[in-house]
Amino acid sequence: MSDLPGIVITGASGRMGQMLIRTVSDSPRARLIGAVERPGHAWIGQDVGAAMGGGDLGVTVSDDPLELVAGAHAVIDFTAPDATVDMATLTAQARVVHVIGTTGFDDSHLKKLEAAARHAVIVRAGNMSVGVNLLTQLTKKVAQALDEDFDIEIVEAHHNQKVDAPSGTALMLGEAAADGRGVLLDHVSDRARDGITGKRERGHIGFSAIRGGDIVGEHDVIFAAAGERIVLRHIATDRAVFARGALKAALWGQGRKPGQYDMIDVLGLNDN
Ligand SMILES: NC(=O)C1=CN([C@@H]2O[C@H](COP(=O)(O)OP(=O)(O)OC[C@H]3O[C@@H](n4cnc5c(N)ncnc54)[C@H](O)[C@@H]3O)[C@@H](O)[C@H]2O)C=CC1
Ligand SMILES: O=C(O)C1=N[C@H](C(=O)O)C[C@H](O)C1
Repeated sequence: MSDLPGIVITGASGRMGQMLIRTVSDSPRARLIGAVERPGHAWIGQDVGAAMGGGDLGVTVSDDPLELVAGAHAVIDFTAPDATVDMATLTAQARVVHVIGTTGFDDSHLKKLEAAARHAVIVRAGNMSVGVNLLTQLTKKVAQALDEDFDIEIVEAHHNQKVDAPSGTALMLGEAAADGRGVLLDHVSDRARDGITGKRERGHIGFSAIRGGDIVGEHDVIFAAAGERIVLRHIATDRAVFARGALKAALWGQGRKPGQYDMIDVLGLNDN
């Protein structure tokens, strides 16, 4: 039996789930030991590799995570907010690293994750790519350097199956911009414009969401002033960037103190 960290992937049949199954099973640094899907899913009971249309991987898709989590070093979870909060109860009980890529949490979900993080290492980020996490640092720095003569607008584009808006990444970028300005995003966020909205309010941070086709994920942070404009842009063309980040987080989390961490911690991008 290999002593590589054993990883469970939940949401195994999803766009990210399948990418994670490939990434972990191909990795020389970890081994895939479990695949979870929601009860009633057609893949339950099948080998996950075969269900994905390839060869057997020796891991059967289960709808009962309890035992799998107890025997794991980490769970990687790109599912949905309620499912992630339920999983956090199990990872906290088992003291297992929980890597959370899920987006769309509300305050009550976040409170429950905070409670779970008293017992487990949680690494959560709305975007696990190196590029976006670096972009959050750049966004903060540019926002720090410019005054409110520069209007900040965040534009994101995703595929037509995405269920939450603004994207988790857009919110990370908004938080970074607000942080750079020394304000709270909740106090300055403009999320919906429709009809006679009145003029743009100085100092606010605006969000717009495009949904179409198979767009993987694109984010622009626009700093627009009279006569000039700065645009910081990230374009993801392959979900592998998120899966590689998630696996890195699962390995990084081994042996850490319980608590909530993010990809800035994992990537060592902290600037203060
Ligand atoms: N942080 C990041 O870097 C990224 C985050 N995401 C986020 O990850 C989440 C998933 O995205 P996609 O894979 O595109 O969605 P998807 O809809 O393709 O996959 C979600 C999967 O979770 C499964 N699921 C739902 N409830 C479950 C439960 N109780 N137990 C086990 N599995 C369950 C669904 O059946 C589905 O297969 C979204 O919130 C998305 O925004 C996506 C890409 C990157
Ligand atoms: O749902 C997606 O696809 C993505 N979700 C994340 C988000 O909400 O920002 C990350 C990435 O942009 C893809």
